[in-house]
Amino acid sequence: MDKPSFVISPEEAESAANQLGVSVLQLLPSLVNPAKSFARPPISKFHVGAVGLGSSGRIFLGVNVEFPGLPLHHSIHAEQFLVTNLTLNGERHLRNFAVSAAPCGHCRQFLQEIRDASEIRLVITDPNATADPDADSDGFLRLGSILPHRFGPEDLLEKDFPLILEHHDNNLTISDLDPISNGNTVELKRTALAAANRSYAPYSLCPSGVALVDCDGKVYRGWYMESAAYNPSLGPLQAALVDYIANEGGGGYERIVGAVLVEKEDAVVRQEHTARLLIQMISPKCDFSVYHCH
Ligand SMILES: O=c1ccn([C@H]2C[C@H](O)[C@@H](CO)O2)c(=O)[nH]1
Ligand SMILES: [Zn+2]
Repeated sequence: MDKPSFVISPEEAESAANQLGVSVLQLLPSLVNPAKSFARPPISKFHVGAVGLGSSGRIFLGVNVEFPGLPLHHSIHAEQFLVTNLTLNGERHLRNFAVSAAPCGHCRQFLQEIRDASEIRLVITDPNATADPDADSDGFLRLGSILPHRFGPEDLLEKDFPLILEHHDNNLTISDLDPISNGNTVELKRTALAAANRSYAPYSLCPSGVALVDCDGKVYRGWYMESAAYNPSLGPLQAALVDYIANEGGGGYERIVGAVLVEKEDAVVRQEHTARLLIQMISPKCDFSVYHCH
């Protein structure tokens, strides 16, 4: 894999599996090492790769991302990157994934936002990982076996509430989405609003979205995603950075020249200050603006 490709089509997946004489499921562990090479961990130097198979037959990659100069909780874990990559591409389910190291407690918790999370199967490719007596014959484990007695969405939400990979429309609008102002800003505003409308914020009811533009004029977007346990939640700027890392082609963050955040004016959970801190640290010259929606 030369050029970073964070989404692999069902056809590409089939043909790669055929070439290796394995099933698409068995292909997942073989993609973990190439995925690891796209990680951005300047603090730990510890590369993590996660490779998931979606219900559409597409394969999605996730990597860990760290931000020097900021507290560690701003980091994106490979499993969170994977879930973000799934949502940004409208994938409705994850049933299997391979990961280079055992998922931490925070990631096991974040994955609970996926419907039937306990049934998701994973394989840990680290050769030092201890063989698990609960694993299936193909080496995959159920998430429920490594996170029993889970706390999750059903502790706080109605049973049929749409979960993280399911369809949401938050019906947010901006009153002054003014076509007279500068074209680039309007496009970023619209993109950030559309992202906020797909945000998964069932616990705070404070959805938000971010749009980014790079120096070539290419636009990226991401939305806030919450965890029932609060702390594993992923901010909208982190989610937009997942889109940037997956689709820009490997460039640095200083190529991001504009960022727009859309959130509710009276939000109990606000992203503005945290997002400004992060964008200023990674791309000091980036223009950052905030618009409020209803
Ligand atoms: O489940 C895990 C555990 C750790 N990491 C990353 C976070 C940080 O970048 C590095 C060291 O903890 O590994 C993950 O991506 N997933
Ligand atoms: Zn983790």
